[in-house]
Amino acid sequence: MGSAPATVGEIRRAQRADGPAAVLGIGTANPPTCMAQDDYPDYYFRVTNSEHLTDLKAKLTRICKKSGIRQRYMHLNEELLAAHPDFTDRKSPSLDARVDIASAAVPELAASAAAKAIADWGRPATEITHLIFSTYSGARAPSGDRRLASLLGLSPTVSRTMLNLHGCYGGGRSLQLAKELAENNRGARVLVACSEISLIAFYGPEGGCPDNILGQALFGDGSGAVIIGADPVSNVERPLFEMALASQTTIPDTEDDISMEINKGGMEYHISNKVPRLLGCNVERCLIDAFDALGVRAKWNDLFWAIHPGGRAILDHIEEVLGLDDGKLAASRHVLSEFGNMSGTTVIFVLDELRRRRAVKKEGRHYRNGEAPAAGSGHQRGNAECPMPRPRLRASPSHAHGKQQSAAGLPYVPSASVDAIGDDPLVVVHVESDAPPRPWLAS
Ligand SMILES: CC(=O)CC(=O)SCCNC(=O)CCNC(=O)[C@H](O)C(C)(C)COP(=O)(O)OP(=O)(O)OC[C@H]1O[C@@H](n2cnc3c(N)ncnc32)[C@H](O)[C@@H]1OP(=O)(O)O
Repeated sequence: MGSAPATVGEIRRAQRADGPAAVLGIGTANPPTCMAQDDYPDYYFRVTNSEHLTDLKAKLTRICKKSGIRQRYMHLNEELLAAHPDFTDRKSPSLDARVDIASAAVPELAASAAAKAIADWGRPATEITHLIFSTYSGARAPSGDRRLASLLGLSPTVSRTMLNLHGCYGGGRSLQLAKELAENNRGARVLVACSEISLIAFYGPEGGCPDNILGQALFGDGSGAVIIGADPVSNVERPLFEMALASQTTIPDTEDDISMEINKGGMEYHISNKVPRLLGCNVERCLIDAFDALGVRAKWNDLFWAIHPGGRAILDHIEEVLGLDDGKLAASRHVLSEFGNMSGTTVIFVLDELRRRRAVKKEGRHYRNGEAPAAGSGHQRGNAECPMPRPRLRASPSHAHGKQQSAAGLPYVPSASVDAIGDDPLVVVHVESDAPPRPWLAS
């Protein structure tokens, strides 16, 4: 006595979720050492014994002043540097030592953020089915995802995916991948963890190498984690952001504009000064394509925004070309100011900041100059407890159905990948094309 064999269609339906993926929990963490941006040029030239390079120091000072950054957190402190003086020399073969440190520190920082995301989600870590881990410091296997799974006590059956050297687009790409996993595997609960410590790319200043000076002014260390799943269990899980669409767009002929390379001395990167303009020139087209795919006509100022704050000038260009009102990018600017550019991790901090701002607004408190009241901030430094109350927000599906748009945002990614994240419904779009239907603006 058996039931009639299921059709392929029935099997397929049973395997997949009914509803859209949603962010069900968020956590962030930073290393304990905090560096004020105003003090950084003095600190950096002192610890690298480079005080004599006065022109470069003046340049770093100019960039720091214009960076929109107030402070950053760093794993590499003076004590660690004293134990590894060769880290200041780009030519010294220090990769092994850097990878040794990063292999332990990167997953540990991720575990701090993930533990908070799991607590925020409200279910046990053993119920996580998939893990996506993104870092630019992973130059070894077994890699950080395995160590993180072990630190958190995840199930041995958890499906692990490692994104290496994705840099800033690791955040958006991880969210997109998590959406696809969650919607295609009924009951899946995906832990996304992005974790970066800039130690792998720390060097002393060098004439003729302006990229290094820029990186020294921009990058900070941190980890962000989210839990993604569809069909939330009522009274246990709550959707913070629903994900309606995810896409990625690559601007052709930009291969040389942002690059990273591991060599015997660590990681070297190049960031072209064209980046802010490239993103500004192409952002509107990416947005229109993303919203067309949803059949939605959006007014940019009707949306909310979660852009990866790669640099102050990037936010300025996007704000200008889209004609965004003051304050629309406040969450991104706040995260840039308080943490710097933490690569793929940063957009998770922006989502957390948006949530915090909504909670503050809901409580009727006011913002001063676009800033939320003092951050007891929901994020963790080291193992400190998070003092923030958990906001209780629920998504409404109006946007996904093409009615009035209440929200959307864009984590930005290097060399042109864009992910749009909506307020109530969260829109994540993923498009890749070598032959775009309309010309791209490349300069
Ligand atoms: C795409 C992604 O989002 C992925 C990433 O996160 S990768 C990192 C992306 N970030 C960036 O590309 C940085 C964006 N740039 C900025 O935010 C700003 O240009 C900045 C803060 C660096 C400078 O501010 P600004 O308003 O442009 O000031 P400006 O006076 O024009 O420039 C200051 C100095 O920065 C230098 N500079 C600007 N961009 C540079 C770059 N990419 N590389 C090296 N130096 C750079 C300028 O040459 C200038 O040097 P001098 O003072 O010696 O002339």
